[in-house]
Amino acid sequence: MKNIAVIGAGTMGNGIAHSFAQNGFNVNIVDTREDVLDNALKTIQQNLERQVKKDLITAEIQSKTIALIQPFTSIEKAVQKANLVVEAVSEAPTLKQTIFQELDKHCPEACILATNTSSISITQIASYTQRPDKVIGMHFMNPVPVMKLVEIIKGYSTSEETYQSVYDWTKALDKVPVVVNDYPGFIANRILMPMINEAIISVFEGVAGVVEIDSIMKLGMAHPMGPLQLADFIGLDTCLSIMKVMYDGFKNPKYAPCPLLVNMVQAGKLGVKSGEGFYSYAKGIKEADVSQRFR
Ligand SMILES: NC(=O)c1ccc[n+]([C@@H]2O[C@H](COP(=O)([O-])OP(=O)(O)OC[C@H]3O[C@@H](n4cnc5c(N)ncnc54)[C@H](O)[C@@H]3O)[C@@H](O)[C@H]2O)c1
Repeated sequence: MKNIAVIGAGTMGNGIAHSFAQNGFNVNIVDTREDVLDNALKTIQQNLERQVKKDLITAEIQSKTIALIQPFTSIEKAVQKANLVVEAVSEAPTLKQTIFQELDKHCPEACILATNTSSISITQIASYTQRPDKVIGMHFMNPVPVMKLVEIIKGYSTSEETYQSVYDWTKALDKVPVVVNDYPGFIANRILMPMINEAIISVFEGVAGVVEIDSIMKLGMAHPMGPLQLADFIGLDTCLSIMKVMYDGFKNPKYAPCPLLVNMVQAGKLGVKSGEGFYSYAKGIKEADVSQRFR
């Protein structure tokens, strides 16, 4: 049981591929964009080099890890021999539907289909396939090679066998599986995202500046990163999608995304991945001037 396919080579996909390959799995990584695949392989190489410099892994593991990762632009070709697929494409329900229908068609019958979705219902995703018992949430944290937690989400029809296999694979990655039930945002984002959204509302209402809010949460609450920098790191589009899923799922106004978040995503200010969000990343990290956009 050693063949993994990772669908999507963006922020999360490259980290997921890295973690599996570093632990001896064959990994086929898929993205529709060649440039994203090239960048993903470069990022993995750079992150492995950092691990070698910090004496976390040997140079031999570094070269073995890279050799285990193969890039693909076709899902059909990449999943032929997969035992486990981890889907990490953008957080859009219609896209997940297309991908899971395709995966169901091309993956071997016994293959488990896991999704790294941050918030979309696993039961809904499973309903796009003929194998809902083999669909499960495998929610990695960012940056994947560093973070120990994998939130495992059981859908309504996920079988015990599927759960046990995914639990064992997570342990094989030297990570800690924690199981939760399938409700919007699960646990990690149900608690994290309202905090990030509240930080954005505080900027929007002029209560404090970006740096001030992040400093308060870092120095006062011992958070390693302030909520606005974390939002940039996660991707503002991803944050917005998660808030929308919780707002739609619970029909509770407390999950309404801040209009400033909506505007920033519409303006293409997505955080680290686009070069600017609450901070600008062009020449080192600097506070971006978001205040002019709403006052
Ligand atoms: N960013 C985070 O911190 C974080 C943390 C945990 C979970 N997640 C979840 O992981 C998933 C991916 O998020 P991300 O931040 O990596 O997004 P991203 O935007 O960085 O990457 C998504 C990738 O999917 C690719 N893609 C789109 N359509 C595709 C298709 N048809 N076939 C193959 N690839 C396709 C895109 O080209 C892109 O490279 C989302 O469901 C998100 O909610 C994100």
